[in-house]
Amino acid sequence: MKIKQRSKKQLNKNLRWHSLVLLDKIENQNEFSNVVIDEFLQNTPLDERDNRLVVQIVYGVIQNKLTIDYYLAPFVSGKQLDDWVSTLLRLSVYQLVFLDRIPSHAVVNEAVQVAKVNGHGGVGNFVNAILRRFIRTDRLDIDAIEDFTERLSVKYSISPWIVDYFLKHQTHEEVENLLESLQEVPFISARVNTSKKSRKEVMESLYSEGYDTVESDISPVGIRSVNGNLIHSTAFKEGWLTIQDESSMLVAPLGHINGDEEILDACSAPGGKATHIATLLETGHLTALDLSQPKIKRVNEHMERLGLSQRVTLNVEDASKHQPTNGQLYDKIYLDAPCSGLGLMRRKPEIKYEKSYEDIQELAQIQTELINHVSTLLKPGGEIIYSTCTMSYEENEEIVQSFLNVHDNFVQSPISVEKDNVKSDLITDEGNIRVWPQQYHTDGFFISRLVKKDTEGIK
Ligand SMILES: C[S@@+](CC[C@H](N)C(=O)[O-])C[C@H]1O[C@@H](n2cnc3c(N)ncnc32)[C@H](O)[C@@H]1O
Repeated sequence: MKIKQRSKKQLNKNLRWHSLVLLDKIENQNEFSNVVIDEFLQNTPLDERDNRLVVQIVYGVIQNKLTIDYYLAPFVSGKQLDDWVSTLLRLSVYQLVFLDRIPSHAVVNEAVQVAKVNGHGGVGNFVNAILRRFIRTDRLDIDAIEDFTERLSVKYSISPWIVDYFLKHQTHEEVENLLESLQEVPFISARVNTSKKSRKEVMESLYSEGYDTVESDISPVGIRSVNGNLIHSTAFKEGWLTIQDESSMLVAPLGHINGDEEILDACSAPGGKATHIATLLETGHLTALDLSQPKIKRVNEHMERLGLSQRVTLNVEDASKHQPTNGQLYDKIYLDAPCSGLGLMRRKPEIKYEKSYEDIQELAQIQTELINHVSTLLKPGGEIIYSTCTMSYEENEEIVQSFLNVHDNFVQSPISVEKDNVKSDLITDEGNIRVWPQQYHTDGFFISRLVKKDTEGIK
C-alpha cells in the first residue's frame, strides 16, 4: 500500500486509518494478525477505547472477509480498485453490517477522509458514492445461495476447499457447528507456572488487580481471563503465568515427566510447551530446538521471564538433522510439528484463506521426515509425544499410522482418562487426543503418544 507522508500526519488520530494500515499488512503483505496488532498496540497514538475498536475492526474484517466481499460485490463489480481502496471499503462495510454502535454517517465520513488524504478528491467521491448506495440498498440474502459449500463458505467466511474437506469427514451439522464456533471471539487463557505459584494463588493475585479469571475446563494448570489481557498483570511480569491456549497445555504432562529426564523439544518456538516441560524438570535437562534464530530468541526471553533458563539448552538447528551431544539418547521427545494451523483459525483468521490443500500435503512430508529422524534419538522404553495445532487427518492420524506401519519397534501408548487425567470426550478410539475448537472453545489440537519398545519387549 502506498502511504503518503501527509496521511501519516493528518490521519494519526483516525482509527479507521490505523485499521486500514494494519489490514493492508495482513492481507497484502502476508504478516500475521497477532504480530501486527501487538506491534501497533506497543506504539499506538490512540486512546484505550479507540485501540479496542481498531482491534475489533481488524479482526472482524479478516474474520468476515468473504461475507463482506459477497455483500460488496454488486457495488464494485467490473471496477478496477487499488488494494487499499478495496480494504477501506471492506472495513467500512464491516462496521455498517456487524457493529450497531457506530452511526453510518460516521463510518462514511471517516472513510471519505481517509480516501481523500491518502488518494485524492476523486477517490473520496468514489468511496462516498459506493458506501451511500450500500446503505440505501437491501443486502443480498446468503441463505438463498443454493450450493451448500458456497453457502457455508460465504456465511462463515472460509475457503470453500476447507468446507468441502470437513464435509468429507463429518456430517453437515458437525461442520456447521465447527464453522460457527470459529467465528466467535477467542478467549485469552494462561498457564500457571507451578514451579513458582499455585493456580489458586495466581487467580487471587489477578483478582486483587481487577482481573476475573476462571479455571480451565480441560487443564489443571490453566486459567481463562474473563475481563482483560493478562500480560499487564503483576502475575505475568513476575513470571507466575504464561499466555497459552488451553489445548496446548495438554501436551507436556503426557510425558509424565518425573523430574530427572533428558528431554528433546524438537520444534520449540515460541516456547509454550518448552516452558511447560521445563517447569516439570528438577535435575533433568531440556534441549529445545528451532530452525529460526529470532524465534529461539523469543523462547529464551520466555524462559528468562519464567526463571527456567538453568534447565534448558536452546539451539538454532534443523531437528531433522539433530544429533545429541556425546551421542546420549533422550528419555522423552516432544515433536510439536510445523503444521497447517487449521486449529488456530479463530485466533489467526487469515489462515481461513491463506492455506491450501497442497500445503497440507507438503507439511505431511516434513512431519514424516521429522518424526522418522527424531525417533532414532530416543532411548528404548522412551516416548515421543507428537502434536500439531491442525485438524487435518493427513497431518495427524495418518502421520502416526504411517510411522507405526514402518517402525515395528514403536507402538502407540494410548492416552486415557485414568492414566493421563484427560477428559474422555477429547480422546479418540485409537487413544489420541483430538480437541475440536467447538468443544471447549480452545484452539483445535491433536496429540499422540508413541513408545519405543525396550529390549525385553514393550515398556
Ligand atoms: C507449531 S510450531 C511449535 C510451537 C511450540 N512447540 C510451542 O509450543 O510454542 C512449529 C515450529 O517448528 C519450527 N520448525 C519448522 N521446521 C523445523 C525443523 N526442521 N527443525 C526445527 N524446527 C522447525 C518452526 O520454526 C516453528 O517455530
